[in-house]
Amino acid sequence: MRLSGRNLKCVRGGREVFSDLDLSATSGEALAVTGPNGAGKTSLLRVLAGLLVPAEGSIALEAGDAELSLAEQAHYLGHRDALKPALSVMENLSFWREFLGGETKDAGHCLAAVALDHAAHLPAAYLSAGQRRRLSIARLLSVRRPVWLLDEPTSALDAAGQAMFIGLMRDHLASGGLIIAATHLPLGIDARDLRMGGAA
Ligand SMILES: Nc1ncnc2c1ncn2[C@@H]1O[C@H](COP(=O)(O)OP(=O)(O)OP(=O)(O)O)[C@@H](O)[C@H]1O
Repeated sequence: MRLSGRNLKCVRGGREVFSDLDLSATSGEALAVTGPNGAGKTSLLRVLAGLLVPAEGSIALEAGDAELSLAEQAHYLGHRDALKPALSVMENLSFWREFLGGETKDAGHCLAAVALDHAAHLPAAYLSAGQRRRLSIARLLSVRRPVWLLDEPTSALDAAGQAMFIGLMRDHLASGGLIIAATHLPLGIDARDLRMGGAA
């Protein structure tokens, strides 16, 4: 599987954020998108996730599932956790499993993998920032999708959480997935650097 973008240009609010951007990542590979605040890292992930339309350029996923779009084969983990505060931890995960569909893994197992099984019945509103991030990560595990698009994935995670997530990213790459992650911090896994320019 190969995800590639060619000659991508992104315009937001009438202003060019980036242009002439090429990228590619294959199965088992991680790309770390780095650059200063405002360089366009989040914008690039949103373009790849199909949430923003590029002003120019093309995106292709080769050797994926021909019947599914790239968006249907990708998880987008934004820097804001998409949780419903009134629902419990388990209900939030169940919502995502139903919403995303496809091949799922046991929800209890996924919560245990992010050390949130003890909080399964707690309303998401009561979670700490790091626990919210762990629940978002459980979504990645719960529904099998080969492309992970991650925005500052380790923000709010403590040292144990970061080590846990590094292990999960390694497992995902070893099972043929690919990762594109915007980050200001080292990812903790082997990753090629995609440096974006621009000013804060
Ligand atoms: N909805 C929007 N409308 C107009 N401009 C926007 C919008 N969202 C982002 N931008 C602008 O696009 C540019 C790139 O923002 P983006 O969030 O992609 O940067 P980033 O590299 O992820 O930054 P950071 O490191 O601070 O997270 C910024 O100048 C930002 O102000």
